[in-house]
Amino acid sequence: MTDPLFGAAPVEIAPGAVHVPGWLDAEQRRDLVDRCRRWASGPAGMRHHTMPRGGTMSVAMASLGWYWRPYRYSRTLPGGGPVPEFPPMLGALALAGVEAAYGAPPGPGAAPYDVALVNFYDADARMGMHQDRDEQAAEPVVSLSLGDACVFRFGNTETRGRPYTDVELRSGDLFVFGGPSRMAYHGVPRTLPDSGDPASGLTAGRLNITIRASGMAAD
Ligand SMILES: O=C(O)CCC(=O)C(=O)O
Ligand SMILES: [Fe+2]
Repeated sequence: MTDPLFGAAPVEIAPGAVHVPGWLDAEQRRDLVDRCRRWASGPAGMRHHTMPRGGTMSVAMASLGWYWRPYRYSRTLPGGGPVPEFPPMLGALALAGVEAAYGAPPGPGAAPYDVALVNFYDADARMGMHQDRDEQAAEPVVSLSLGDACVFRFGNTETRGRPYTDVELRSGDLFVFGGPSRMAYHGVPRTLPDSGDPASGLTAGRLNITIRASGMAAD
């Protein structure tokens, strides 16, 4: 199968928020789906976190590097065990993603990428509008999508509502948001079942990996 979008030009959705369609090639997509399966079978598995008001997230999530649950990071799993290590290959992908989106990699003083959240969406899962604000570093968030496409709603830094732009994120797409868009509200109002990328090895559902710099010291 060909990759019609492979090598497509970056599209700026808002200042500092850049969508690069078809950034991952077929082999990278397969490799990442494979790795997500291994990460998901780790000690913490994929969890549907409970929200502070008692609801349960429809998205299942695994953490690498630091353990995230609403709304903070910790160095250990809830049972006290160590958090699975942050895979260096995700750090390298994040730097390459920033360069693909902005035309230059992060500067020499940038905080290192050290945490990744792996999200799995079944056909009914969605994610409400939120800010990624639990990190203490200003580095851009680097997002990779695999499997079914989704509607990704990218908004503004002030409110959960309009103005926002709906972007379709497909398997292999890169989305980077930093600078003036780092604190923009964003969410996934729906996925598009059966729109996916069976050749990646994911025959149903959507995976999203966000790679972030926590800005926190490990010890
Ligand atoms: O699934 C996505 O594309 C976005 C995920 C997200 O916003 C998050 O994990 O904070
Ligand atoms: Fe987010």
